[in-house]
Amino acid sequence: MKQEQPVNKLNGSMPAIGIRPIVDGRRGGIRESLEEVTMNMARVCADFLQRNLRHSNGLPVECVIADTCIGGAAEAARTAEKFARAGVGVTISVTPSWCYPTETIDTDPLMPKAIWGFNGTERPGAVYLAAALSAHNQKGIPAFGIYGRDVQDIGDTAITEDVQRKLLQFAKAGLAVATMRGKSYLSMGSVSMGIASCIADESFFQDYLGMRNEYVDMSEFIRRMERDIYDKEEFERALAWTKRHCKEGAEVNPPHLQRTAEQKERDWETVVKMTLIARDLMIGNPKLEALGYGEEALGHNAIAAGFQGQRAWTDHFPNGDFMEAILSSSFDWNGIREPYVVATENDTLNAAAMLFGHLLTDAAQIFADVRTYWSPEAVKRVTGVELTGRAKNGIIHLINSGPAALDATGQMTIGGEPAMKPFWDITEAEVKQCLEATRWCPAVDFFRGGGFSTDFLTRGGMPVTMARINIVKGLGPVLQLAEGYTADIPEEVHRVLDERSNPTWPTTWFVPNLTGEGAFKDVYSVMNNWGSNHGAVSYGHVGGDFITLASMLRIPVCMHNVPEERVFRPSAWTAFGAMEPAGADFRACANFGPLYR
Ligand SMILES: C[C@H](O)[C@@H](O)[C@@H](O)C(=O)CO
Ligand SMILES: [Mn+2]
Repeated sequence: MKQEQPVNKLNGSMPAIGIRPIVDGRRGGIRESLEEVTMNMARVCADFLQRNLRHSNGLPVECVIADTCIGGAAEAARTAEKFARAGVGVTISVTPSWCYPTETIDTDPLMPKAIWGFNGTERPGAVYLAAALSAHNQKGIPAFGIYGRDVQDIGDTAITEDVQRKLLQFAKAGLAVATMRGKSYLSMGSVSMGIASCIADESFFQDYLGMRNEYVDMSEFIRRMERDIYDKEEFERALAWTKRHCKEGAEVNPPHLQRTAEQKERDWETVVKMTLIARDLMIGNPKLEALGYGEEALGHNAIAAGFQGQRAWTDHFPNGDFMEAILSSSFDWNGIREPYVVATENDTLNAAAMLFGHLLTDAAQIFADVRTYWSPEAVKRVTGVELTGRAKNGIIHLINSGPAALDATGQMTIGGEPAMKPFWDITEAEVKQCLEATRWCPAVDFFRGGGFSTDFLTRGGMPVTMARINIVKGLGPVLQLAEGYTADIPEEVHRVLDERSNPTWPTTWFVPNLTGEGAFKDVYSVMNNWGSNHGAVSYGHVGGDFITLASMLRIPVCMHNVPEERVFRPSAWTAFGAMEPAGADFRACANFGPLYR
């Protein structure tokens, strides 16, 4: 069942990382003495990144090293040519010595770039680093500086732990930038229930992410269903798998609103077909070519999508919950595979946060309403129970029908603890447990056309990061982040709280890490400062990676609780106020402007 050969589903090859060994160009002793040690540094860097990184589609990350050390403009240009041919999307310049900054730096303004200046004393790599970063800043081409904390000897090929961490944080975020570029966001439908972030803001996608906006009317689903524009063999297989593994949950509707057994039978067929169709719309399907639908076979090259659903579709047809949940998960009837990024209600900005989270962690994402802050007092009042442990300061109820991945049940593990992880680390047994832990409840009255919503409870104890992009007129996009944990609460308390909201939807109890200040003064403040009705939740404490990515795209971070040691931004940011990094981020992003404008 497991796909051994991961496939790159989208058009365009995956971006490579270009490694640029920089050298002091003067011959007659200096350059010659540095060639080997510099090239070695490049090899060590490439080897380290290739061993530790993978693309989210499972393909290995390729590093391309310049043919020669770069001592001046001619070699810099030759390297840029080689990189363009090799599909390099991110560059890292490395050097243990002094070299000539403006003659050697990577001047491509669109390429995320870092310089690793070796901390040694024999030759001053750090002096180049400082001079090259100042050249970047003076020219308005931001670059990340990587400077190890401890002095090493010039022949030492070990990468210190702090340098490793920065190399990975930079490279993963840089690859995310390069991976998004040129891809599409597909709106299936338009604005759901007046939610402003469903309005695809083309200048956000184009100027900040380098992406294209594509649109299909939801009537396209009807056309494809009525004219059989899907792979029938796959449909039969998918339906059989669904019947075997997707267990129906509680029917909570009053008798007069319940759908008949025959209607439910048909609804299952419809939601499975919708899943096939949404995926085909996103990435195409060669099988459709053979059916005479060559245009449909191509898809929209969509790396992320959203389905409006409410209300134009759901007032009459089965809701999109099955489609969204299955596509967002790391598995389906075809086996274990990369999750798709699909937002419910076509919330384009939550989809963008999910896309960031997926490209940074490689794992599936939770899409949820940030629905209720439950203070310990309120919980006590309605249940008589005192919250304890991680939940003692209150909890935030994350819940929405639709695209929370089934991975979010917490049934997968890392080191015995609940986790969401890259598809290549997921086992068949874990897939079974996720499906076992999920029930599919007949949709409630919001959805007059029926359908099935996932009902599960996320296991507590997962380190997670909640993210959200909001757009403010006059300011542009801003990112907010809250690192924290999923929490376990007593079963009885969960039941009471869940039944007060919607017992047919998946619940994640979220507890942010508190700092005692500002938006992280207490759990209430996190909820109170959240900028919209939705949030995207990624596995792990990855706020630092989000911050690095946001700085590359020039999206300021308006709220976060990431410890200082994990905040890594281009060197220029310091110049906008090293004593006040949050404000400096806004000024730096405004100064440089969106990456693609
Ligand atoms: C069913 C309801 O309309 C929900 O979908 C609604 O509360 C939302 O999720 C709003 O984002
Ligand atoms: Mn919602």
